[in-house]
Amino acid sequence: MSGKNEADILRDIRSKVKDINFDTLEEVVLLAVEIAREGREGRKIGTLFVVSDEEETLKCSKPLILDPLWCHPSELKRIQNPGMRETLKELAQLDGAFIVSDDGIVLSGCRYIHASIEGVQLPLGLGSRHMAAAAITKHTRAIAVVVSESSIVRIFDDGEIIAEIIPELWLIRRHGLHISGPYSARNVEQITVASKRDSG
Ligand SMILES: Nc1ncnc2c1ncn2[C@@H]1O[C@H](COP(=O)(O)OP(=O)(O)OP(=O)(O)O)[C@@H](O)[C@H]1O
Repeated sequence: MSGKNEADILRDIRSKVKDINFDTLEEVVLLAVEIAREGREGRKIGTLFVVSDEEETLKCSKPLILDPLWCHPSELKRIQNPGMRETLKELAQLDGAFIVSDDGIVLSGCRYIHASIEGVQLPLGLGSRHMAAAAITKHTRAIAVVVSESSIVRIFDDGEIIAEIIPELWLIRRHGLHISGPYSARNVEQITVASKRDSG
């Protein structure tokens, strides 16, 4: 997955998901990648977005604190809205999940997912955030997007991981580089270095 470019990855995800507004899912994935890459105030952060089938996902979750998104006008809570994106980056530091409607309104934040884990088979080593993502997608028609504190974005459908994104590589391609001509990218520790290839 990491060897592909952004358009390939999005096309790949699109081919695997059904019955979802893909524009909304795409916005959530782009935001998740930004959060994974940027963190907040120098710290890595993780979070969880549950997208679509909002009636069921609200039933399978409950607020951990007074909901910070409650009562604000829907127009302000559109996932594409720059003010909303910044708000979500800030709120992502808190525990719990965001519920996003199929048409792209972030309905609720800081929610604990209590969907059953029955029938969920995850690779060992992933923690409770990933388990919650797998469980809610197993028992509803939603898609979940996890930002792991280890900076990887994982997308879940029907209880399984359907895509993994390593933001470092994605963002290099997304923002483009200013080097002209062919370049090579090399990973050293956590830094990706892109350098111009010799013409010869
Ligand atoms: N059932 C749940 N519903 C919503 N959020 C949850 C749930 N369980 C855990 N979380 C969130 O996930 C956070 C991290 O938990 P944990 O470290 O076990 O998950 P993880 O899958 O290992 O994620 P990461 O890779 O980010 O560490 C918790 O602090 C909490 O905010």
